[in-house]
Amino acid sequence: MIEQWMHEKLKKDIGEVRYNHSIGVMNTSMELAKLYGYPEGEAELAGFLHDCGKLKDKINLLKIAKEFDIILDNVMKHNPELIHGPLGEKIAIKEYKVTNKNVLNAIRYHTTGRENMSLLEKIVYVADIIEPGRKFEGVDTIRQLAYEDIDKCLLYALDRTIVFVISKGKLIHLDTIKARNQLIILKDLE
Ligand SMILES: Nc1ncnc2c1ncn2[C@@H]1O[C@H](COP(=O)(O)OP(=O)(O)O)[C@@H](O)[C@H]1O
Repeated sequence: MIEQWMHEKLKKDIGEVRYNHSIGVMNTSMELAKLYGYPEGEAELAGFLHDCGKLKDKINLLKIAKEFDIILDNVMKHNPELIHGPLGEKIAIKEYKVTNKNVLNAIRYHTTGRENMSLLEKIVYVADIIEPGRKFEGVDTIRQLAYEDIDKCLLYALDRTIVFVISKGKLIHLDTIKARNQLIILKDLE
């Protein structure tokens, strides 16, 4: 169970809409954890806090990243929206007193993914996309896949993200490419 003060703080920090999305991600993460045999408590906390770095008050993300000693790569410098992952990890440690490394990594990598993702990282990445509040063309296909095969779902979701980011003319984070390549190589080895 997430403590009440955390609910209040998160709602205040990221706003009601994102907070409601976070509750959706928390519930979906717990469902997926149950299905795939992962500790539900970790999934609950990681899902709940995944966007804790998406601060509502428009702040200078580059400046705040510096204050939190986050080393930014070139893609993050060009697309500061991506900073909320690593920033979320730092805020989870400092302000929500999270120490569990699995939870912290799931928060950190929930937008980009990465090579060698843990089961919890996969769960939160996928839950972020399929939680009940998400309504976009094709979401039902991804939802169904999530409950059948998490790796297939992750690959599908990574592909979709890459296509989306390309359509916006933005840089793609290298961790996303690496995550996708690894899943395809593993699939070919099967
Ligand atoms: N792998 C990626 N590489 C580069 N940019 C990305 C990547 N994934 C997402 N983004 C960018 O970051 C933005 C925020 O992503 P995200 O937090 O997942 O979106 P949402 O607000 O829907 O939860 C996206 O709109 C996109 O512009």
